Amino acid sequence: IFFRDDDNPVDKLPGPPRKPWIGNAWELLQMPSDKLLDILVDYTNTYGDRYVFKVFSLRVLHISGPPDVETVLSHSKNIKKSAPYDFLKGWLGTGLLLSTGLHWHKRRKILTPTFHFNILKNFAHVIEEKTQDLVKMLKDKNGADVSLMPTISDFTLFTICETAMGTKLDDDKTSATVDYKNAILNIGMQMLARITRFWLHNDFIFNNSSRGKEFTKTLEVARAFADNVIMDRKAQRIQNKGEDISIADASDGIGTKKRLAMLDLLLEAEEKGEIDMDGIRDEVNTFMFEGHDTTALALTFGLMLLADHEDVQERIYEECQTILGDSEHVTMSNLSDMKYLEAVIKEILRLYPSVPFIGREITEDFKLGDITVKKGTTVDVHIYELHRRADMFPEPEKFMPERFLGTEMKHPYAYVPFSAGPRNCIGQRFAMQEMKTTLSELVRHFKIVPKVKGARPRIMADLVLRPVDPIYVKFIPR
Ligand code: HEM
Repeated sequence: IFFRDDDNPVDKLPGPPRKPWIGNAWELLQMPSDKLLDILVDYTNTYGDRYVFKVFSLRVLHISGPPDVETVLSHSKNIKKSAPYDFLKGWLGTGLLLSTGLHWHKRRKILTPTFHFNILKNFAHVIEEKTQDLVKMLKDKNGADVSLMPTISDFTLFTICETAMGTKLDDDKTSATVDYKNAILNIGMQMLARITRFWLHNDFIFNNSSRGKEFTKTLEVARAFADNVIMDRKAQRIQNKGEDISIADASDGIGTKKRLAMLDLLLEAEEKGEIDMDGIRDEVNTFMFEGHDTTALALTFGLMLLADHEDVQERIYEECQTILGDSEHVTMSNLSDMKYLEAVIKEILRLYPSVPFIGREITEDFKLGDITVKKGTTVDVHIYELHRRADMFPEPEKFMPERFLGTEMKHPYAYVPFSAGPRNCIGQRFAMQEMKTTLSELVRHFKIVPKVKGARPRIMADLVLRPVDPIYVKFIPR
């Protein structure tokens, strides 16, 4: 990749001026990894919604125009993730996020039913219970400033463990939880640092560097946490031998069908010899990370925006009053009636998409308009900039949930917080259910007040979009 070069049609696209032979390698070297998002946004503003960044002979085509995003995301063959995802192999292995080809197809097929409506329906009471614990904990704060990210990410981590994994994290595991969340932050930072230092792209060099050795230790922490979750559930299965541990026996119109939550389904597949323990570990690591960090970030940014928009909170409150009255319980049908809240969540994810970029390595030539994008090119889809296009979303920097009420999207691929096409987010319905339950309960119980009105944290992107500075709000009981 460093030394092979040839004529490539994408070279005629704009981009930061490329030097002979090295292309933009010098710019890459000088990029502070925590400023990567800002620099890429600047490039989009300067060079438009199709530009090329070239490192030696590797072309990275950056796109943020809806028709281009549609071409790339809806392609049925170009589903391979780009090289930086490989930096996560030691952690997520061949789990669903990283795998490709036949292996990915098989796993996606096994895992899709674990997010079936009837399974989600059975998760409702767990999510509700976790939300009530959160409400109680916030009431005990008596209106003091609360740092959102650590508080909310505990909540989402506990929720994914008790739903998809069927494992309760008891209080003794608090320090393990903190270590796990720190390990994830560290993995993201190391991944970023590796992207900009191209000599560390080589596994042998990286693994033998001090950075690589620290990374290995961090991975051990993350993997040990997931291993414990698997072992706990395995032990429960042995204890319950002979009893039906399926979490849902629901009629789907064809007849009654036994449905299993994710980890139980994987363990059952292991008992039948369809998957080995390494495979299970990779999926558990993948789903624990994707299933808690993404939703925690969306809720954190969301509560920050709500704190600044009392009118939006009041409208959510009124909607909840109309749908729920004094009821303590929220059903799936109640959630689907919450149309205004849904628009609010969409607007949160437009401004702060938890996954700001998606990378693909092109395995089959394809056309982007009149340009041939050749095999070997990397394509980066910029969800963050796509969602802030003024031609798609007038006054794009403004938080206006009503833009998602009743009006058609100007282009079906102008808004893709959960990606789209064959590699879209498998957990999106779970995420919406969790976010709706949490936000509706919090707004029913509290007025959310900002620490400093209008303050916005600096943000950065590793695997996900993160606030650099802590975000504080107050929860004042209604
Ligand atoms: C607000 C919440 C969430 C957002 C914004 C989000 C967004 C995304 C996006 C953009 C992708 C595509 C990534 C790529 O192609 O590189 C993705 C994939 C994925 N997400 Fe989510 N996600 C969320 C919540 C969840 C949850 C709750 C789970 C699990 C319970 C989950 C599991 C996954 C998995 C396993 C993939 C890989 C799917 C595949 O490649 O087949 N996500 N998500």
